[in-house]
Amino acid sequence: MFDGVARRYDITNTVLSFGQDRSWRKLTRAALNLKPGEKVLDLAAGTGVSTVELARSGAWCVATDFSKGMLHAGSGRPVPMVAGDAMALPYADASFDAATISFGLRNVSDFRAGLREIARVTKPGGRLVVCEFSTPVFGPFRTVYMEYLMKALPAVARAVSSNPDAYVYLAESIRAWPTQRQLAVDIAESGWSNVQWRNLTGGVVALHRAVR
Ligand SMILES: C[S@@+](CC[C@H](N)C(=O)[O-])C[C@H]1O[C@@H](n2cnc3c(N)ncnc32)[C@H](O)[C@@H]1O
Repeated sequence: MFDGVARRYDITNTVLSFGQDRSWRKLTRAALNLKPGEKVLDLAAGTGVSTVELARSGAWCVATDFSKGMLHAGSGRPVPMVAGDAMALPYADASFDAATISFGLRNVSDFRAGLREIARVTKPGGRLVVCEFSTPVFGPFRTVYMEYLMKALPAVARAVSSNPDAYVYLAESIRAWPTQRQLAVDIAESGWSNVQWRNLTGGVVALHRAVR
């Protein structure tokens, strides 16, 4: 599926999120509090657009994704790209100072196993930031947003994306995803401590932070 959306993935995101994706990526970088020289895993990095934003910190950031189509679509980007599955990462234990996954954890077939695997490759004391779609907190806004997600978004995707059916999956996977509080519990039960979250755009997106 991701190979099928790769060609127009970045522009489709920007259109469907009304340009909000850029600020979500900046806030993800800020939440990681990266320092120059640190080693950072950007997992499910897709075309590497999230990795390029992280690399602005001066840290060494590697994009990793199991869709070779997505990695290929981002091949001109100035960051290292490695093919790898979140369920069996091609890295040694305690390789990274920090790890992050943006709009990817929801797609990992067993996301709790993915969280445990990220913990394995992160140093003790290392940081995790999960940037993922979530549940808007204000009831009336949540109702409007769900209408947008289930009706308008697939229609817009038909005009913009190279694989519109993938955006029907996107809407359904967001609706089925755990709330902020439940995801915090799942992260804490998967090898991480000090779990906290912050809502962005009223809870359309949540940033969960944790420590290995
Ligand atoms: C919605 S894209 C997000 C890409 C990028 N992080 C961004 O913010 O634009 C989700 C990505 O998760 C990747 N993905 C899903 N399951 C994966 C897995 N088990 N291992 C590695 N990547 C995976 C897909 O290939 C896809 O590129």
